[in-house]
Amino acid sequence: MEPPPRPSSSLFDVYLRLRPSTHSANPRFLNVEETDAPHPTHITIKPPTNDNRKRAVERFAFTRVFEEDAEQMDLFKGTGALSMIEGVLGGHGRHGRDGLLATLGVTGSGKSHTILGTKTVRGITQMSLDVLFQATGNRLVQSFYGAPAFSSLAAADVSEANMFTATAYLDAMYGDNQSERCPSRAQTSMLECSSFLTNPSSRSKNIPRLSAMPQSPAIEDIELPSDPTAEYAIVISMYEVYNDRIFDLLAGNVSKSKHPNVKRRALLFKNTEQSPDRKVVAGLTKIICGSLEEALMVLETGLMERKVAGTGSNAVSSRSHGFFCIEVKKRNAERKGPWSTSTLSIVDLAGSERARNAKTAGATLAEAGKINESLMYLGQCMQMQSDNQDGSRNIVPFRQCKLTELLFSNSFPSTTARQTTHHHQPQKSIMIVTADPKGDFNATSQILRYSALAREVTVPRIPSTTSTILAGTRPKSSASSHMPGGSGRSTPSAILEELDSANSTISRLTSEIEILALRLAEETARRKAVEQSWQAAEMRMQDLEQEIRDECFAAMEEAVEAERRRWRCAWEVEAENQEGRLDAKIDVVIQAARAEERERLRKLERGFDGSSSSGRKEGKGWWADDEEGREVRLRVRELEEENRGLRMKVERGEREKVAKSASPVKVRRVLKANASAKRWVDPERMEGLDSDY
Ligand SMILES: Nc1ncnc2c1ncn2[C@@H]1O[C@H](COP(=O)(O)OP(=O)(O)OP(=O)(O)O)[C@@H](O)[C@H]1O
Repeated sequence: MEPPPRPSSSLFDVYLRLRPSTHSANPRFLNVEETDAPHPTHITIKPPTNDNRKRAVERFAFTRVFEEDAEQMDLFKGTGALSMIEGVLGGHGRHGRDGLLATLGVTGSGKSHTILGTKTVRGITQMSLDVLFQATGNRLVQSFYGAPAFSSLAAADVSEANMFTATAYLDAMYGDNQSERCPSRAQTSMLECSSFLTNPSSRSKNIPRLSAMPQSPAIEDIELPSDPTAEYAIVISMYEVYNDRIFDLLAGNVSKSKHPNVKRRALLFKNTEQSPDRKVVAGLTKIICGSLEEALMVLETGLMERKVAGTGSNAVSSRSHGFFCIEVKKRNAERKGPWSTSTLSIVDLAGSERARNAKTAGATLAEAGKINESLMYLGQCMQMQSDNQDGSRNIVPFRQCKLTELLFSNSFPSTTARQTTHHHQPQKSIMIVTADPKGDFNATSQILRYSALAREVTVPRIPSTTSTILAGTRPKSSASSHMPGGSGRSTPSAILEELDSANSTISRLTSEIEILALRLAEETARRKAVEQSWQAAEMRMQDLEQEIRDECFAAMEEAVEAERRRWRCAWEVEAENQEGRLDAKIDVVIQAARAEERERLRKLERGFDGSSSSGRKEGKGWWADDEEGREVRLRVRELEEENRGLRMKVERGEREKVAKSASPVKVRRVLKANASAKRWVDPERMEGLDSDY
C-alpha cells in the first residue's frame, strides 16, 4: 500500500490517536508500523486469536498516527489545528475561512479527552481559544451593550441569533445583578435576561470556577499572525445533536432532571432571509466574549447543559454530538464597514458502541440506536468522499441525518450557492479518530475501515508443512500410496513434490477463503447499513405520506363543511320561500273564508231585513222563535260549524308545519298567523278553539 494519498478533493485529514489501554488483560490487536518517516502513518489490526472466523490482517493508512504516549500538545501541534486557526483568522486584508475539527471513535476511546481535556489537562478547544485570544489581543472590539460594535455585530448576524455579551450572559446565569445588566435591545432579537435565570441560587452552586480549570498545556510559545489592519470580535455558540434534533446548549434551559417540565426547543438548520446561500442553525444563543476567561466560563456553562448519561461502556459518556463554534468576526479597524465571519467548529461526536456491550436499556438504548445510525451515515459519507479521491464522482449522501447535514452541507453547496465567495469555502477538515488498541476489536475495526485514508487486506500464509516433513520423519511409502488423488509415484522425492504442491494449493485456497469471508462480512455489514437507511427512508416516506393524508383529509373536511353550509343556506332560503308561498295561500284561504263568512252574514242580514219588515211590523225579530227564525238560526249554526271546521283544518296544518320546522322564524310566523286567525274567530268560539291547541 502506498502512503496515504493527499488529493485536493479529500475533505478530511484523518489522524489516529491511540490511548493507553484500560483493558490491560486483553491482547493487543492494533499495531503501529515502524517507518523511516518522521511520524508513523500506518497500522495493522489482527483479530484476537480467540476469533476463529477471521484471520485476515487489515492495514490502514492515516495522515499521521499518534501513539499512546502522545500528549495533548502533540495533538494540537501535530494535527494542523494551528494552521486551521490561522486560516480562520484570515491573513492581512483577507477574509478568514471556516474550519472543522472533529473526533470520532468507539465510546471511551478518548474523544472528549482530546477535544475538551480533563480536570487536569486542557483539550484542543481550550488551547484553540487561548491561541485565538492571544492572536487577536488588543484588536478585540469593546462590545458592551449599547456600544456601536455590539449593535453592528448583532445586525451582521445572519442566523437570527440571540446575541449577548459574556458579562451579561454570565450574570444572568449565575449572578444576582442580572437585571441591571439587562441590555437595551440590539437589532437582532434577544431573550430577556431574566429568562435565563429560573433559579439563580441553585445555579450559583454550579458556577464554573476558573481557578479549578486546568492551565496546562500552556501555549506561550505559540504565536499566530493576525491582520494588523483589522479589528476582531470572538463570538461563541454551542449546540448538540441529540436524537437527530438540534438543541441550544447556551439557551439557559435548566437540566431536565431538576425541572422535568422544562422542554427544550429544537432548532432548525436552514437558510434564513439573510443567508439564502448557506444553511445555518437558526435562533442560537451567541455570546460575544471579550477574554479567554469569559470564553472558558461560557464553554463550561454549555458543557454542563450537554446531555450526559452513564452507560455500561463508559461511566461518563457523551450521548449527543456536541458542536462548539467559535466565530471570528473581522472588519477593517479604520473604515469599519461590514463584519466578515469565519467559524472554527469543534465537534465532539458521540461514541459508537455495540448495544450488547453498553448494557443500555429503554431511552438510552434508543439513544444508542440514533447515535449508531448517525455515525453509520457519517461513515457512508466519509467512505464516499474517500472513494471519490480516485476520480469517481459519487454523490455524498449527507442529507440522511442532521449530523451529516451539519458537517457536510456547506462543503457541498447547492447549485444556487455555487457562486459563494471564496471565504465561504471551508478549509480541509481535521478528523481525529481515537482508539484503544486493546479495546473492542469489532467496533474499532469498523470505525477504522470507514475513516482510514487507505486500506489493504492481507492474509498470513499458513506455515508450509513441507519443511516440517523434510526435516522430520520421512513419510512411509505405504502411507503415500493411500493418499487420495495420489499420482501413484512412489519415490520419496516425487511424494514430497506432490505434498509441497498440495500444501501450496491449500494455502492459496485458504487465503482466498479468508479474503472472501472478509469481503462477505463487509458486504453483509454494507447490506445491513443500506437496509437500515432503506428502512429509515421508508419510515420517512410513511411519515410524509401520513402528513399528506392528514393535509388532504383536513382540506376535504373543510370543503365538505363549506358545501354543507352552502347547501343548508340554500335549503333554508328555499324552505322560507315555500313557507312564504304557503303563508300566502293560507292568507288567501283565510281571506276567502272571511269574505265568504261576511257574504253569508250579509245575505242573512239582508234576508232578515227583507223578511222582517213585516215581522218587525208585526213585532217579531229574525230571532223570533217561530219556524222561520229557527231555520235561520240553524243555518247560521251550520255555517259557523263549517267555518270552525275549516279553521281547525288550517290551524292543524300550521301546527304540523311548526312541529316539523325548528326555525324560530317559522314559529313566529305561524303564531302570527294563528293570532290573526284568532282575532278573526268569533269570541264566543274562542274557548272551544283554544282547547283544540
Ligand atoms: N490519551 C489518554 N490519556 C489518558 N487518559 C485518557 C486518554 N484518552 C481517554 N482517557 C480517559 O478515558 C476516559 C474516557 O475517555 P473519554 O471520555 O474522552 O472517552 P470518549 O471517547 O469521549 O467517550 P464517549 O464517546 O462515551 O463520550 C476519560 O476518563 C479520559 O480521561
